[in-house]
Amino acid sequence: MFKGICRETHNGNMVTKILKIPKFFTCIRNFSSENVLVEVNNKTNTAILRLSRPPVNGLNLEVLNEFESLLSQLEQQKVNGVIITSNKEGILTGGIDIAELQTIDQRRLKKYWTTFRDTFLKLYNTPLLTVAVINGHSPAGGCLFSTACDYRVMTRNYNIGGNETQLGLVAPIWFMDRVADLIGHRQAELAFTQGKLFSTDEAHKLGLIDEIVENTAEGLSKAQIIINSFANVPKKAREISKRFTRQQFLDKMIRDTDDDIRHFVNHIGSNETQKIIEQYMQKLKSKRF
Ligand SMILES: CCCCCCCC/C=C\C=C\CC(=O)SCCNC(=O)CCNC(=O)[C@H](O)C(C)(C)COP(=O)(O)OP(=O)(O)OC[C@H]1O[C@@H](n2cnc3c(N)ncnc32)[C@H](O)[C@@H]1OP(=O)(O)O
Repeated sequence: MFKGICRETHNGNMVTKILKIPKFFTCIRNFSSENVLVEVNNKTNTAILRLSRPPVNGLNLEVLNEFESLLSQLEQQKVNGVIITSNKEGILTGGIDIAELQTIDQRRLKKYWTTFRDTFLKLYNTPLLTVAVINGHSPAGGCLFSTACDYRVMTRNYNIGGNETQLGLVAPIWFMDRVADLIGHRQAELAFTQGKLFSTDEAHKLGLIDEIVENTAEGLSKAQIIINSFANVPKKAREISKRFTRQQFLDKMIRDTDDDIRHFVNHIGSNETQKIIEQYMQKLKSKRF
């Protein structure tokens, strides 16, 4: 028997059911956490991870910890590929849950940023094939996490990019480096100094995403096609090639760990930045953009 979790909405309330699924008859393995739904198709051995934290899949400490732990489990299960998407069409994630930034407690900020970096590194460094199906807006932290994947498809008419500068914040240098890897240094320079959010079409033209799809279903089947296209590639050689192409970025990010965490704590923990964050939250709540 597999134990699975099924979440359904009844009269507007989310209900969680524990399912007992006979191993023989199911084609889905299901081991969701609180904020991340996971299903593994037994036939294709591909996992779909769906961010599921209303209202905007904000990346708080719990989501990051769950995501990292689920990826570790999927590595142990040696799945053929992982597809990362949102359970809510229209928003992949609103990025960092701003509540996590509303503190001057240095220990909390340090813990959050260490977890944020570790989760990104886990995704960036996993030997598994990863495809992001960006089925909604993906500002800041959302864009960053999708850049860690091996391939990105995105549905039309949404926005993606690093908007931190627009908010009066400074994006981490490794986010800038990663975007520069994808769209080139000049375009990254323009994008981050302006805090630019790109439309799906613009992101595609620049190479920030690889393909455009019409909806989530098409995105998921496209992601499966990408994963299948690696079926005849020797696994070990692919994994080592992935590691080699990513090694330089990784080495730099790890070498700069202490500086990066110190900058984050000083930047976010300053009274000046706290005021900016507070004003931004008020704007967000009153939708004054
Ligand atoms: C010296 C320098 C050193 C540098 C070191 C490194 C420093 C790194 C610093 C910062 C890094 C920041 C990265 C981030 O990720 S910051 C977060 C950026 N995200 C955003 O700006 C997104 C804001 N949200 C939106 O644009 C929209 O909400 C959207 C996601 C497009 C969804 O729109 P919509 O469907 O219309 O939903 P609402 O806007 O009505 O939102 C619903 C409720 O959710 C709240 N919300 C939205 N986003 C967030 C968020 N990121 N965190 C917390 N809460 C969020 C929103 O206020 C609504 O709440 P309520 O219903 O109570 O009004």
